[in-house]
Parts: sequence; structure tokens; C-alpha cells
Amino acid sequence: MTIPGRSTARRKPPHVLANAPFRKLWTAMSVCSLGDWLNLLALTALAGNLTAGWGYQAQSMAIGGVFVAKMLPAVVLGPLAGVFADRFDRRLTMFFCDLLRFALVLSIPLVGNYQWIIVATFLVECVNLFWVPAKDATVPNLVPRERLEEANQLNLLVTYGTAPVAALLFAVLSLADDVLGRLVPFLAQRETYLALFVNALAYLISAVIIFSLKDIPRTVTPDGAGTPSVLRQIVEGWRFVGGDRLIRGLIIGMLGAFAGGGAVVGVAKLYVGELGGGDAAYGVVFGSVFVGMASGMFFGLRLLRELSRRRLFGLSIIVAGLLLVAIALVHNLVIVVLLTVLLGACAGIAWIIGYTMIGLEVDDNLRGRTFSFLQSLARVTLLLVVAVAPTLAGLFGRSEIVVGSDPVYTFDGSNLVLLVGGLLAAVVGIVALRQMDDRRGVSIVADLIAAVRGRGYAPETAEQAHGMFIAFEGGEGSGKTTQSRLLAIWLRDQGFDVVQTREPGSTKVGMRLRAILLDAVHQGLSARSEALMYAADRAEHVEKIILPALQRGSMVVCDRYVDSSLAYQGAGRELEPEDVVTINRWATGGLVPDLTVLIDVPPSVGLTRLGGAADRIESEPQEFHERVRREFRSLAAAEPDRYLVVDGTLPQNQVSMIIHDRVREILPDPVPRETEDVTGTMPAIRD
Ligand SMILES: Nc1ncnc2c1ncn2[C@@H]1O[C@H](COP(=O)(O)OP(=O)(O)OP(=O)(O)O)[C@@H](O)[C@H]1O
Ligand SMILES: Cc1cn([C@H]2C[C@H](O)[C@@H](COP(=O)(O)O)O2)c(=O)[nH]c1=O
Repeated sequence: MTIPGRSTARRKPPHVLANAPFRKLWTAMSVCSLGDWLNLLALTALAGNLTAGWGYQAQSMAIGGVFVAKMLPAVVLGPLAGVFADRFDRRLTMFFCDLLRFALVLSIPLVGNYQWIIVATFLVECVNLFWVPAKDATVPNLVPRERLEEANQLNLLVTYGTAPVAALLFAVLSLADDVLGRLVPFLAQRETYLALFVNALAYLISAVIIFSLKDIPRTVTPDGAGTPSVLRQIVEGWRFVGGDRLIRGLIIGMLGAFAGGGAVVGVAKLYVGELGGGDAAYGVVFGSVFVGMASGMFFGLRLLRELSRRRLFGLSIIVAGLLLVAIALVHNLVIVVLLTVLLGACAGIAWIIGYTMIGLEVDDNLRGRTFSFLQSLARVTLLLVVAVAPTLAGLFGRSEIVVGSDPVYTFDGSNLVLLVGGLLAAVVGIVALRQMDDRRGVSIVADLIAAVRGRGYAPETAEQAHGMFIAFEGGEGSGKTTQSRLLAIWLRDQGFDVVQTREPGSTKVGMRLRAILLDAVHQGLSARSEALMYAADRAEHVEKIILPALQRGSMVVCDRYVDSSLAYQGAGRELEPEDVVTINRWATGGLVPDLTVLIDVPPSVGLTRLGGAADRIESEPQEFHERVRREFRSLAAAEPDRYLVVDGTLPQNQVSMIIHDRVREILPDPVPRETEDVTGTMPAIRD
């Protein structure tokens, strides 16, 4: 349900970085990410320097050792780190982790030998394992739910966006090391030392920021009597991840994406070489993954804002898998680069959705373990796939399809690895989609088309409904009640089963809400509670009356529906239109009428038609009712196919005729107007 073309000025919601606690955490995260990348560059370079005399093979293995030391802790310590994040004060966990990282990185140049690099790297990674889930689990506590996706976009941006900054900084620091080495002889020993000092400083800065961040909730689970043992908490975390359908789907999907990504990383250099590209081409392919990820995260999500997030998650992994298959089969470097951008976009979309959904759906006391479970498994998967992929490619060798004596198509080990990786990701995406789909039975294609057009999806329940839903809207005294009754009678005449209903007040609860909402004694009711009460009445109405009737195949004729809230609470009370849309979409499950009849009269006419004492809303000033009218008209103008606007100052029978003509167009098998003129209606019913 969209509300384009509205007349009310929209207040732009504040940017997520306007939220001071999140901004602080994000700054600490950015500084740490920069430090992490600097750490990787400095340590691999230092390992290479320190082992320069060991021979080429030993030197390569020494550099590889740094990577292994970085990956290994996840396997061993991952589960424990998650429990830590769920059990202890997250702020202090992050603070002490930062201090430890600072001390460890500082010790590397001071000790200055290869063995200590490996030990210190392993220890720093162990500490990281505690820092990251504590941070991930904290983010959803600092930002409102609706801003979590945006917050995760920014987090991912600094996690990867700091890599090129770190590379540049590393180059500058290496040069500076040479110059400063003349003043401080210690720095002259290795040109990576200065980078390591800056890296250590980054962790120290983060520690100071985190310490000042008092908004992080102090403890998650009270530690003491009654707190389950660490082992029990680990098992509880695993059980939760394995037992919850949604989380299982998310984790399977994200791991599938990692396996596919690992396959690319493992054989990319080989594959680009096969395509005739050199190091520069390899760099372009590598870079295009990141360009794609950034575009997917920012533009892809915006473009498909209206699609169910669960569906989009599964779909993006399936599409990523298929793109990988295409990359494996197409032997053209330019096309491969383009496909890689799209692949990155799908990965970016899936990653943001996965992270956001874990943040939203997992209880605070389990979130640390869930993030840490994901983090550990992702690293293990990446390690395994990166190790196995080149070996598999090497074992397969090369095959050629030869026509005559000319080879027309070559398929080698790197193609095979990409193909298998792609198929695996596609299958995993399908499994994830099945586990998580929140719109079973509703066509994905229809959903996608609606989303691309910027239209919210109709809910599952509405799709399953067979009846027809007609709503009447308009200002006070416009004639809605009169016309909806007449239409119900006419439809019954036509042989339809009709449920005629109204808002607010068509259910038992709704009747009580109506009394609160309209009784003039409740002056001063806040605009938000008013909007929520109308939405509550609507939720009850949709669930208890409208949907069951539609599912039976009945015609539902309803006097007022969601547009009344958009007009009265949105425009009349000047509430944020998006908020009114959101609560009503949630209340109704997105159920939209097949036709909305707007009976338009100037408030000066409508209000004078009403007899009796004015209720709480009728007694609002003229300008209020003018705003309401303008909003109704602009809603109708924005969706002319769904609306019929009738001039309510016309005589009643003329208004009825116009409505009948329009409704006849959408009725299944209507009685033709000429026949109706001859046969007439049943007076008994009309009376
Ligand atoms: N086309 C019309 N011309 C003149 N009077 C009309 C017309 N339609 C309805 N009325 C009269 O106006 C009064 C209000 O009509 P009705 O109750 O149908 O309006 P409504 O839009 O449902 O009002 P409310 O906003 O209070 O629900 C009634 O007395 C009705 O007979
Ligand atoms: C559904 C709905 C209604 N209102 C207002 C509009 C009217 O003043 C009353 C309903 O009275 P009626 O005589 O039954 O038309 O409630 C609103 O402000 N918001 C809504 O969503």
C-alpha cells in the first residue's frame, strides 16, 4: 500500500548517525576496522620481511601462517565468545578487548620475531572473537528497529570501506617509517613498525570511546545464582540456532553465500588468468565484488523496499548462485566483471538482511551467541572452501570441446569450482527461502513486480481471499453510510452474498474503542493514541469480519477503512504519514480494497447535514476537515484505478447510479444494466 502524491509535507526522519550512542559505537567500529586492515597488511608484510632469508616456499608458508592464525581461533573459541557477549556487560567486554588488542599489537614490534607474530596474531583474533559479537549484539539496543537496516549498512560500509583507506595509510606509514627511522633508530629496523604502532593506537582510541559509551545496557543476563553454566548456555545457543526455522534459514543462507564467495576467492586469480587477464584484471574483478556489494546494500535494498525481506534474502542468494554459474560458463572478461558486480550486489543485499533480521528477531539474551555462531561458521566455511577450491581445480585439470581440430570451448578446474560453488549457493538459497518464506502460496514473481513498481505486497490472506472488498470514504455527512447501505442492497439483488460493515466499531472490542474515540468527553486524547486505537479497531475488524467474509467469497462493503486514518490522523492531526501507513499496514496485514468509493463534499455541506450533537471528531474546526478532504482527494488522484470519486452534492439516486456503474465493471458476471432496468429490484429488500 503506497501513498504517493500526498499533499502533506513529509518530515524527513533523522539520520541514524544523529543517534549519539550509535554514532559513538560506529566511530569506535570504524577506527577498529581501520586498525584490523592495517594489522593484516603490516603483519603479512612483516612476516615476509622476517622470513626473507628462508627461501621462497618457506616465506610463502610463513605469510600463509598469518592467515591461518587469524582464522583458527573462530573454530576453537567461537561458541565461548558468544556466551560471553550474552552473559557479561558488553561495554566492559569491548573495552577490555580493546585494551588487550592494544597491548598485543604493541608487543609485536617490541618482541620482533616471526614466532611471536603468529602467537600474537592468534591472540588478537581470539580477542576479536569476543569484541565482534558484543558489538553486533549491542547495535540493535542502540537504534530503533526501523533504523537497524540503515545502521547495518553503515557498519558494513566501514568494515570493508576502511580497507582501501588502510592500504593507503599503510603505504604512507611505510614511507614515513623510513624518514622517522633516521630520528628513532628502533623504527628503522623494519618499515612496518610505524604501521603497527598506529594499529595499536586505533584499538586504544576505540577503548576510550567505548568506555565513554554509557548507553550500552549494563548486563544482559544477571550473573550469579540461577544463571546457567557456560556449557549450558553454549548448548542453549546451538539449540536455538538449530531449532528456530527463521534463524536456521538465515544461517544456512549466509553460509551458502560464504561458500560461494570462498570459491571465487580460491580460484579467481587462476580463472582471470585463463581469460587472458593479468594482475590488473584480477584487481578489477576483485574490486567489482566490493562495488557490487556497496550498490546492493544501498540501491538494491531501496529499489526492492516493498518486497518481503525474508523472500528477498533467499532470492538474492539464489540469484547470486545463478550468477556464479554464469560466470563459470562465460569466457569473456568484460561480461565476467559485469556479472561479478551483480554477484556482489546480491551478496550485499543478503548480508544486510541477514544481519538486520538476526538483530530484530533474536532476543537480546541470545543475540551474542547467534552472531558468534554465524561468525565462527562463516570463517570455518571460508577457510575450508578457500583451501579446497584450488586443489579441486588442480585435480580436475582442463577439458576441451573440439570441433574438427579446433578447440571451441574450454572447461577447466577453475570453471568447475565456480560452477559447483554457484549451484551450491543456489540450492542453499532455495532451502533458506523455504525455511523462511513468510508468504507461502503467493507468487514470488507477482511480489517482485509489485515491489519494483514500488507497491507493497498484498498479504497472503488477501491473496487467498475470493470475495470482493469495496470501501467507502469521505468527510463527515458526505453520504457514505447511505450509499454503502444502498450498494449492499443492490449487490444482494444481484445475487451476491454481502457483508456490510463499518469502522470504527464493527466488533465487540471495536464498539468499545468507538465509544472512547468519538465520545466528546475524551477531549485531549493524544493524536498517536487516537491513530493506534483506530488501527487496533481495524486489526480486529479485518481479522474477525472482513477476511473471513472475503475467504467465504462474500462481497464486503465497508463504511471507512485505512484511508480515513491517512486523512484524519495523517493530514487532520498532522501525524507522520509514513507512521500512519506503517501501523495500518501492520494492522491489516496489507489488505487493500478492490475499489474505494470517495464521496466528496465540501465540509461546509457535509457538517450541516448531520443532526444531533457533534462527536469528538466532528467538532474539530473547519480547517481540520478541509485538510481531511484535501488528503482524500490526493489519495484518490494518486491511484485512479482503485478509486471512484463521486460528487456527494448530487442527489442520492444519482450518486447511487454512478457507483453501480463502476461496481458493475468489476463484478464477476454482472446483470446488464438494461436487464436490470426492466426487472427492477425487490422492494421487500429495499425497504
Ligand atoms: N446525496 C445526498 N444529498 C443530500 N443529503 C444526503 C445525501 N446523501 C446523504 N444525505 C443525507 O446526509 C445525512 C448524512 O448521511 P450519511 O449518514 O450517509 O453520511 P456519512 O458520510 O455516513 O456521515 P458520517 O460521516 O457521520 O458517517 C443523512 O441525513 C442523509 O440522509
Ligand atoms: C475509520 C476512521 C474514522 N475516523 C473518524 C471519522 C469520523 O469522524 C469518525 C467515525 O464516525 P462515522 O460517523 O462512523 O463516520 O471517526 C478517523 O478519524 N479515523 C479513522 O481511521
